[in-house]
Amino acid sequence: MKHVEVNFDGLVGPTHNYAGLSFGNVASLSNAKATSSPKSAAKQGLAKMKALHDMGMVQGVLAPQERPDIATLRRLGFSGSDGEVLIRAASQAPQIFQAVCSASSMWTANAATVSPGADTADGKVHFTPANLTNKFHRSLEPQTSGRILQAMFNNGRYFEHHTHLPDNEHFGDEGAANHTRLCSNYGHAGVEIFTFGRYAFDSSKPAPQKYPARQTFEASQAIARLHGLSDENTVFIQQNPAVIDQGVFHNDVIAVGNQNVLFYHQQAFLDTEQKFAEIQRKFGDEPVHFIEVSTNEVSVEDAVQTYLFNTQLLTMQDGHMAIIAPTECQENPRVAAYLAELVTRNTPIRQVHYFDVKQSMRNGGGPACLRLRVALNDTELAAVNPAVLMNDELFARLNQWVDKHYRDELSVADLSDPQLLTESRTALDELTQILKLGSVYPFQL
Ligand SMILES: N=C(N)NCCC[C@H](NC(=O)CCC(=O)O)C(=O)O
Repeated sequence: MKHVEVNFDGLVGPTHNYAGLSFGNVASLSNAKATSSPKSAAKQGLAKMKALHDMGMVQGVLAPQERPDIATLRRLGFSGSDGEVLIRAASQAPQIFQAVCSASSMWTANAATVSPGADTADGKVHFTPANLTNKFHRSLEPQTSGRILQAMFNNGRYFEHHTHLPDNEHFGDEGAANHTRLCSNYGHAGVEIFTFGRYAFDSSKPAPQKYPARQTFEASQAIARLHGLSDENTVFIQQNPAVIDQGVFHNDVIAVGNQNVLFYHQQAFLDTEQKFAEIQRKFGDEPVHFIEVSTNEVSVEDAVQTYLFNTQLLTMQDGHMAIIAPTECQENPRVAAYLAELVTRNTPIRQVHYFDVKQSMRNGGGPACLRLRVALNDTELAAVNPAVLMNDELFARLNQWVDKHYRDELSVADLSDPQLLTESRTALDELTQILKLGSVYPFQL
């Protein structure tokens, strides 16, 4: 049986904007209030999806969420017609209003944690949407993420969907951004590495001082239990609190893994030596390539600015790996030199491909943030809703859809235009038909 890793990229939503909502995320704060381009953001994302499809990867699309989120504004006491709710919230509570307009669901690495059937006790692929409790604007995502995932992986024989963890900082869960899986082959049981920022129930343990640690140890453990993972195929490792305080708000900003490669920065983790020995022991006899980037080669600051580690590490059809990097890496001479040299070394990584995802990068989302990885066998892949899988026709159709519904420019002031709500709902209603998702948005239920 054949096994593949499918990347499901978030389609950028029509309200993509820069509101400076993510304390601890350097790009989000430094670009606050800049004018965005929802149309070029969506097209940059689609171009990356199509390019990966053309490289022979199986590529999927994950739909954006309904924003402005009128249902949440009603829960917060704003009343009247939808238009009145919007106008009242925008004038009385502008910060809350900006949060409910965020297109942050585009970063689907935070949509859920996924464990492939090869790792789980019942042999099914398990999904748990991330609760994203640390940021108000992101905490609005899990219910709809769950409904969209159910509509994409809609077969109880192969797919198991869990409810997101309790909505509390003790169980703060950021999904696959803090989870990576090493395996000798996508179909073999692998080692699932859960990276957390702090212990919620033990304040004596190390924790960052300046910026929040979004993922807790307790949340990571709960996901492993829910997914039926065994001790032999899980490793829990703490992120170095000092790098969180330098802007590494998710572990995928400082490390990325694929098959037998873990590509990481020297300062990424705590107890690195001991934990890597555990990873190797659980991985088995074949050696894991631990590719460490030292601080001398690339500083943490350069890594955060360029997203060197928020790259996708993909196995190409010839068995070698390619790095999918943002153009910011190419523009930084130190990082570009590092990558040019890396591909000449004796490691599985042989190619680098650069992509312009600047619209997303300005909010702290690189190529790896934009995708949710799901390893599937042939039978499971055949059970995935085929309308969400990228091909030439879907690429053309989604580009037309973006051209029809998206604005070229959007400023924070434009968010309170009631017309934007109508545009967004019209676009999403049509999208659910293109992707054959059924009714997944609050305005459709
Ligand atoms: N690393 C991964 N996997 N994802 C990146 C998420 C970026 C997102 N930015 C934002 O939500 C900024 C929104 C704004 O400021 O408008 C966040 O901080 O959660």
